[in-house]
Amino acid sequence: MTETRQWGFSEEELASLPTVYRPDLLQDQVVVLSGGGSGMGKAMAYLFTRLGAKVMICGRREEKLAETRDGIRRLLGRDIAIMPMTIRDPDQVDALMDRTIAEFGRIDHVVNNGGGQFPQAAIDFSKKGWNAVIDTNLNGTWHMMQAAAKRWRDRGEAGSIVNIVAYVERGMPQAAHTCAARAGVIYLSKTVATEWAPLNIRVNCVAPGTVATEGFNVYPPEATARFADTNPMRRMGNAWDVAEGVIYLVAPSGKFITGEMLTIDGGMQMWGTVWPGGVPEHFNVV
Ligand SMILES: CCCCC/C=C/C(=O)SCCNC(=O)CCNC(=O)[C@H](O)C(C)(C)COP(=O)(O)OP(=O)(O)OC[C@H]1O[C@@H](n2cnc3c(N)ncnc32)[C@H](O)[C@@H]1OP(=O)(O)O
Ligand SMILES: NC(=O)C1=CN([C@@H]2O[C@H](COP(=O)(O)OP(=O)(O)OC[C@H]3O[C@@H](n4cnc5c(N)ncnc54)[C@H](OP(=O)(O)O)[C@@H]3O)[C@@H](O)[C@H]2O)C=CC1
Repeated sequence: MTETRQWGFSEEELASLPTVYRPDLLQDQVVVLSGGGSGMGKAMAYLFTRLGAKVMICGRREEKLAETRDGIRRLLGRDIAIMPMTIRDPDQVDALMDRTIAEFGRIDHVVNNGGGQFPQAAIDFSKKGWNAVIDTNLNGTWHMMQAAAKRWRDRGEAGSIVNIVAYVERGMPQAAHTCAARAGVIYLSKTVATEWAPLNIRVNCVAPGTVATEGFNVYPPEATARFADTNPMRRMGNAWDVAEGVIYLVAPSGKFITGEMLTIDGGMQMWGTVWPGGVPEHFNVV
């Protein structure tokens, strides 16, 4: 049984958290950002705006997008664009890219952050559940990547893509669907990083570990109670840690980086296991 709990930052915190970056770092750069109505996507919308970028956020639920837009207007005095849509539908993705270009004149960066999954043992996945996770995280991300790259090629413009994935190299029990989708995105990214280098398009991934956001409400309390113990630092990351990592890759600091995966996980790749559905008895050892 899940319940709604408070995770992550308030709008006021996102508007005022210190950042290592200078305020005009991305002046007038245009970014399309999926999942900007909550969690890491909302933090990125604030940080991109604070660094001078023009921001288009998308996601399925308009009220969440509007909350981000209204908070940024109220606290930063800047307007961002919002578009309710699903990344699963390539026609809606095309419309998103075209609307961004119509509104802001071009696109410089695409951050594919929208996505998610639910915790379940793989043996029990329904066809619909499997398809929902693959369609969102693998197909949806691809639709966004291809739609942006075609426009950059056809317009003779450079671009950069950052795909938010997850740390999957040791597998991800109780999340095999997302593990499959994210592994697909990582190797898709490495492949097109080469194909698209002649087009001046860079493609990178960011793999967060356990990062406290409202997205955690899909996990049962007995699982989230252990999330701080999934890495050797024995604490959760936060959305700002990830947002600043994304900026490093899109800004001039990342201009010679492509096909890379930046892992932001407090060391989870060396030690710790997530168990998003709760630890099964067999593995419950001290
Ligand atoms: C995994 C641990 C890694 C470390 C920590 C990671 C943390 C995070 O990633 S936090 C961010 C998490 N945020 C989310 O996951 C939110 C977004 N998630 C979703 O929107 C859903 O989980 C989705 C990806 C499956 C999309 O759902 P929806 O748009 O509703 O998709 P469909 O209507 O096409 O299909 C729903 C279908 O999926 C199955 N299903 C959904 N939830 C569960 C569940 N809790 N248990 C079992 N099965 C589930 C089910 O088959 C649904 O169909 P219906 O039963 O007909 O509704
Ligand atoms: N938090 C963590 O520890 C980790 C998170 N991640 C991944 O990072 C990303 C951000 O997660 P986080 O901020 O924590 O969680 P959230 O659940 O807050 O963010 C996910 C966002 O994706 C959007 N989204 C979901 N499906 C679609 C869709 N079909 N089309 C467009 N937008 C969609 C959601 O908006 P809406 O529902 O309105 O569409 C939501 O804003 C996700 O991909 C997540 O799986 C990876 C590893 C760890």
